[in-house]
Amino acid sequence: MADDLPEGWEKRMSRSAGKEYYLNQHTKEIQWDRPTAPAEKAAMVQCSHLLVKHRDSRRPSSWREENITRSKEEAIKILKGYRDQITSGQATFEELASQFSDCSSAKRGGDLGPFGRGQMQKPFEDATYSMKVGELSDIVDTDSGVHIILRTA
Ligand SMILES: O=C(CCc1ccccc1)N[C@H](Cc1nc2ccccc2[nH]1)C(=O)O
Repeated sequence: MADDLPEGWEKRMSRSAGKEYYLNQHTKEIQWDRPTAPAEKAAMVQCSHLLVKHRDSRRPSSWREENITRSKEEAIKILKGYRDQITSGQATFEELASQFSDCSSAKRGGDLGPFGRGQMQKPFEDATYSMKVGELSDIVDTDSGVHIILRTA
């Protein structure tokens, strides 16, 4: 039909403005103007992360520790300590991720390589896409455990 939208767009109604807007289903960005071309796909991003697992993690085991029994509260406290060491300049992200991250990416200083939308657990993906390059995240919670993320590209 003539009023079909180009691929990748969704029409929504803004209750506050009382008019329609358009959602890019790939990038989740919105715009008022009716799109005339297919929605652009999300760009790739890259980050490094430091993961501290806990007993409720999906897989409470890692290269560091066969059987992880710490509580989630304890994991958050430990991770905040690492974040403070990084922001105060006492240690680099890479040094701490290499030594302490419960993810196999520890061997690469926490680097996960480039990824697009739909590849990582949603809270992790959304946090990374919301950050500027060079930014260090607050604590991000996924089924794997608790993370801090450094966006690198
Ligand atoms: O899934 C992996 C491997 C991730 C990886 C990607 C690319 C290069 C190297 C590692 N490791 C999990 C821990 C884990 N959970 C995550 C959730 C989001 C991002 C990274 C994560 N890492 C685990 O070990 O349980």
